[in-house]
Formats: sequence, C-alpha cells, structure tokens
Amino acid sequence: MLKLSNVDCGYEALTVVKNVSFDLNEGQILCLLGSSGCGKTTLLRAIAGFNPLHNGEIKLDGALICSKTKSIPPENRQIGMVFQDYALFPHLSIFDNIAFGLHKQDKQKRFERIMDLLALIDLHDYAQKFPHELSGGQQQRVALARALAPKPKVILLDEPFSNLDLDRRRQLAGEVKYILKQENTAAILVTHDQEEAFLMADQVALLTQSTDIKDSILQLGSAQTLYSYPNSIEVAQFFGDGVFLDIEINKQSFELFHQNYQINQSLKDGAYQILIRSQNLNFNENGNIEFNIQNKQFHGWYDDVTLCVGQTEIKIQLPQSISQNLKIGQQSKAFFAPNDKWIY
Ligand SMILES: Nc1ncnc2c1ncn2[C@@H]1O[C@H](COP(=O)(O)OP(=O)(O)OP(=O)(O)O)[C@@H](O)[C@H]1O
Repeated sequence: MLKLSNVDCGYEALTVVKNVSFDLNEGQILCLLGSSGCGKTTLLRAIAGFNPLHNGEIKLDGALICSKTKSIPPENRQIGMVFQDYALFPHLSIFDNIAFGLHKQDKQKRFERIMDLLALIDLHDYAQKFPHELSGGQQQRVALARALAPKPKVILLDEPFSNLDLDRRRQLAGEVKYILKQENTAAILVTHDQEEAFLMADQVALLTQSTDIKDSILQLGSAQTLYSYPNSIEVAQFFGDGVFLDIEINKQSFELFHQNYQINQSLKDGAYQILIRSQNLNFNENGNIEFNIQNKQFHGWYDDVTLCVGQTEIKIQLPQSISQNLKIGQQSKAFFAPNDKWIY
C-alpha cells in the first residue's frame, strides 16, 4: 500500500537517509529502529511530507505522493501522525480533540466515530475531560485516536512512548498495537528501543548511523529474522547480545577452543569473526569445553556472566535458573556448539 523506492532525504544540502526502499501492506506495523541521529525522524517526516526527497519516490495505493519534483502537501496525503509529546489541544475536551480532523463529517457519523474510538482506547468515560486531567499514557491513546479518527491509510508514530516510564511504555506499546490492528491501519513507528520494536513490529528496518554509506537500511525483516540472522556485525552489535571471536577458516572448517568445526556454507579461506551467544553453550559437567567464571552482574531475571575459556573472555546473559549454579572463580564445563550462520 505504501511503497518507498530508493528514497534519499534530509535537509537542504544535507542528505541524511540514503536509498531506502520498503513496502508496507494494509494493517502492517513497520518499525524504524536505530541509534540516536541515524535519521529515523527525518525519514518519517519525509513520508509525512514535512521534509523534501532528494531522490526516489513514495507511492500510496499506487499514486505518487512524493518525488524530487513532486510533493503532495501533508494534509492531503491521508497519512496521520502521532508525536512524542502527544500535542493535544489543551483547551479542547478529549471529545473535541478526537473530533478535530472530522469537521467534514455529519454530526451523527462524527459522534459515532468518536464514541467508537473512545471505547477502543478504553476512555469512554473521559469524553468531557481535558488533557491535563489524564495520565501520559491516556493522553497518548487520545493522540492516537485523534490521528485514527479520519481513517488515514497510514499512521506515523515518532517515539510515541518516550515520555513514559519503562513499565508504562511496554504496556502502552501493547495497547497501541491492539488498537492499530483493530482499526487495520498500517503504521510506521520510530524507536531506538529494540524491545519496543520487537513487541510491536511486523517488520523492522534497522538504520545505520554511519554517514559514509550507500544504503541507510542495514537489514529489513521480521524481528525474529533480524535477531536470529543478523546480516552483518553492525546489526548483531546493535542487539548487544553476545561477543565476536576471531576465527580462521581453512577448507570449510575452523578451530575454536581446541575443537574443529565444519561449516555448511561456502566461505573463502581467511580471517573471520564468529558471534557467540548464550544459545551456543549448554552447561553440563560432561561438556566439551572447560571455563572459569570470572564475573557475574545481577540484572533481575538474568545475570551478565563473564566466562574465560583459556585466555578468551565471553560475556553472555544467562537466566537466573542457570546462573545461580555458576559461582565466581569456579571451573565448569559446557557443550559448545557454534552457529555457522553467525560468521562474518
Ligand atoms: N532541521 C535540521 N536541519 C539540519 N539537520 C538536521 C535537522 N534535524 C535533524 N538534522 C540532522 O539529521 C540527522 C538525523 O536526525 P534525526 O532526528 O532524523 O535522527 P533520529 O534517528 O530520529 O534521532 P533520535 O533517535 O535522537 O531522535 C542528525 O545528524 C541531525 O543532526
């Protein structure tokens, strides 16, 4: 439904985002994920019509809405926007805030749509209240209802949960996903929080921070694909789970911790790095590698655990159920099974 083809965008002479292409289908949620300053908001604003395209084109339902030479004004794009700071009108009631984009509809239809939306966001008793009487999460749900009211084809959400504390963010992310799915409205969410992206997205586009690049999107796919099959070291590092070890591939095999491993993909002989995550280790006294527990850091349901296999340090996250059996300074054993999909 929304199609970006080879989009470059930014500010006057500065191109921030390069060569972005993706398709968004009806009712799908796409998350633009990436570190601060990588251009997520810039891209979102270009889709909304607030920033120019330097190259490429954007189509909505097959119709060109934006290119280097053409730009339909934001208000005519059938694209709604929800901002980080809610941007509700303080002097209007919740009812009137939601009614804002519905002035062309007849009174009865407008009333029904607003009541339906108030029920959907679970604020049916709040119609006559004012924004300052609501919590941050409630205000954000009203902002979403206001954006959804005219039934836009796509909703753009720019860090919509960042003003809330962590617990409320997770809860509201789930609620917003439910509301968007009920309305079957496609959405693009900007976030730098991977958990939020994983919780909400059908597709995740991870953007690079590097400016010296051809393509801003490092990888596009489901959350599971990005996490389980990162296509580069940069993608794997973004998720921050695991360590990279140097290996030397020779005739489709490599040695690690004095064991030889065959690989099932065709790689030229040479130096590579392999990603090691906790899934590669199965703690068992009959294991094939021996290690020493160097450090443990408590994080609640998991610990950051630093193991030393010979001179090699491996820092991994382990759930309490495993970590509680590993004492600092203790020698232990594990079965080690590297994953040849994680060689870079
Ligand atoms: N109005 C502007 N004029 C010129 N450059 C800008 C402007 N706004 C942002 N930039 C630059 O564009 C780059 C991308 O900014 P953008 O706000 O899109 O990043 P972001 O990924 O959304 O970051 P954050 O997660 O911190 O919001 C940054 O280098 C920023 O300095």
